[in-house]
Amino acid sequence: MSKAAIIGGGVIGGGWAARFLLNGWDVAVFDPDSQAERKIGEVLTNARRALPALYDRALPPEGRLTFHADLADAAAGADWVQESVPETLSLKHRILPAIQQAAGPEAVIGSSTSGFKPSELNASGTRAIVAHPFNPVYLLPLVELVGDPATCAKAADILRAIGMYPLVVRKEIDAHIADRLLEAVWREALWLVKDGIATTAEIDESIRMGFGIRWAQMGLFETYRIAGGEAGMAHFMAQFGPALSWPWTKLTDVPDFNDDLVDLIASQSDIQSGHLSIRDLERLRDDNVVGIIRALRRMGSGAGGVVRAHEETLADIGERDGLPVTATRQVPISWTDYNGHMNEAHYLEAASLATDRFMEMIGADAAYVASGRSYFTVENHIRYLDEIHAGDRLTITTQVLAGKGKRLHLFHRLWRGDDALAATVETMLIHTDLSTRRSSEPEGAVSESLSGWVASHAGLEAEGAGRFVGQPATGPT
Ligand SMILES: NC(=O)C1=CN([C@@H]2O[C@H](COP(=O)(O)OP(=O)(O)OC[C@H]3O[C@@H](n4cnc5c(N)ncnc54)[C@H](O)[C@@H]3O)[C@@H](O)[C@H]2O)C=CC1
Ligand SMILES: C[N+](C)(C)CC(=O)CC(=O)[O-]
Repeated sequence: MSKAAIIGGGVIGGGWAARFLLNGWDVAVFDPDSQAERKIGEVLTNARRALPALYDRALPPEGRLTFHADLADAAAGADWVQESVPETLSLKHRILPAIQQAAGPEAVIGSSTSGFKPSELNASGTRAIVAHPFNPVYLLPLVELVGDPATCAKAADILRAIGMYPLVVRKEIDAHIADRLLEAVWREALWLVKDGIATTAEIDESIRMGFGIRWAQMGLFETYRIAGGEAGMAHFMAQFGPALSWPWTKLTDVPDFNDDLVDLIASQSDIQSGHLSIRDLERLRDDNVVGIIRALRRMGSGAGGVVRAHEETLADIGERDGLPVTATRQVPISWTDYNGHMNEAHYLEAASLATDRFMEMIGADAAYVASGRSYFTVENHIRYLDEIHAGDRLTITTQVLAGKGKRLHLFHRLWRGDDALAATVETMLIHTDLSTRRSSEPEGAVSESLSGWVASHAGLEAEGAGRFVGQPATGPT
C-alpha cells in the first residue's frame, strides 16, 4: 500500500488528502490546527460524493486516514510528502527541512506553493519540487511540477496513477504558468470593482456566461484560432494585435491593496454568496464541475480526456461465483431520485456498461464495430430486488445463457457491496451487420469465444431468468 503524508491540512492539504485516499493510498496528516480533523472530514464527505461520479468504473478501495501530533510520525515511511502550509516563505523554510529529515530518501517531497520557485524553497539545501494543484484538488487534474527533472518525472507517473494531469514547467518562474494567468485576470477584476465599473457578481457573470465555458474545453489559443475564422490564427492576431496598445487593460498598474479595497470586495461577495455556507458552495461547485468534466469525457477533451485515460487503468477485476465481473462502479448522487435511492433507469445503465464490457471480452470490441459488425439489444428484463444508494459500490457479473448464431442471451447480476443481490438484468442481443442494419452471423473468432463462455457457464443456475412481468413470485422475496 502506498502512503502519502499531508503536512498542512487546510483547503489544499484537505483536497490532496481526499485525492490520495480515494485512489487507494493511506494518508497521514500533520496539522497543528485543532479543527483540522473536522475540516478534512467535511472535505472528504464532499469528495466521496463527487470524485467517483466522474468514473464509469469503481475507484480502488479507500486507503486509511490517520492524524498525527508529530510531523515526523506523519512523514515516516511515506512515498509522497506534500507540504501545504500557508504561502509564507519563512514558514516553508522551517517545514521543508523537517520533512526532509523525517522522510525516506526515495520519497517525493512536493510543495503546493502557488508562487515560490524551487530555488527559493530549497535555499537551505532541501530537495522539494513544486507540485502546485488546483482547487478542488480531488476533482481538477492539473498539477504544475517545477524542479529537478528526474524527481518531476517520478512525480508525474505517480500523479497520473491517481488520475491527475502533471504539467512540467520547464523553466522556474514566480507563480508558474497558470497562476500568472489567474493573477492577470484577478488584478483586472480588482480594478473593475475599485473603479465602480462592475460588482463582484457582475464580473463573475461575465466569466461564467461566456469565456469561462470556452476555456474549460479548449483553453485560450485554440479558442482564438477559431475566432480568427477561416483565416485562422494569423488573421486573429492581425485583427486584435493593435488592441494591445489601446487602453483595454490596466495590468501594468496594481490597485492599492488597502482596507478599503478589501472591505469593498468582501461586502460585495457577502451580498453575492453570503446566503450559502462554504460547504454548500463546495457541493454546488463540485456537482457543476463533475457535470462539465463528464460532458468533456465524451470527446476526450481536456480534463475529460484525463478521466478517460485514468479509467482505463481501473480494472474491472476477476470473477465472482464462477462468473466474470464485467463492471464495477460507485453510484453517483446524480443517479438517485426523489425516493432517495438509485432511479430505475440507472439499473439498466449499469447493466449496459456490463454488456459493453462483455462484448469487448468476446472480441466484439471497437475494432470489430469499426469493421461493420456489432450487437444490438432487442429485449431487457429488469428485476429490482433491493435498493441502491449514492456511494454504494456495484459489482456486476455476466452469465451467458445462450450464444449460438445471431442470438446472444445474457444474465447480469448487480451486487451491492459484498453480498446484496440488488437486481438482475436479462438481455437479449442480436448480431447485426452495420451496413445493412440486418441480423447477421458473428465473425468466427467472436463465435468461438462465445462457445467457450457458453460451455463454461452451462449448468450454472440463473434464478429469475425467463420471468415475465406480473408472474407471481415463487419463493420469499
Ligand atoms: N487556496 C488555494 O486556492 C490554493 C492554495 N495553494 C497553496 O497551498 C498552500 C496552502 O494553502 P491553503 O490550503 O489555501 O491554506 P489554508 O490556510 O487553508 O491551510 C493551511 C493549513 O496549514 C496549517 N499549518 C499552519 N502552520 C503549520 C505548520 N507549521 N505545520 C503544519 N501545518 C500548518 C494550518 O493550520 C492550515 O490548516 C499554500 O502554499 C498556497 O499557496 C495552491 C493552490 C490553490
Ligand atoms: C489564488 N491562488 C493563487 C491560491 C490560486 C492557485 O494557486 C490555484 C487555484 O486553485 O486557483
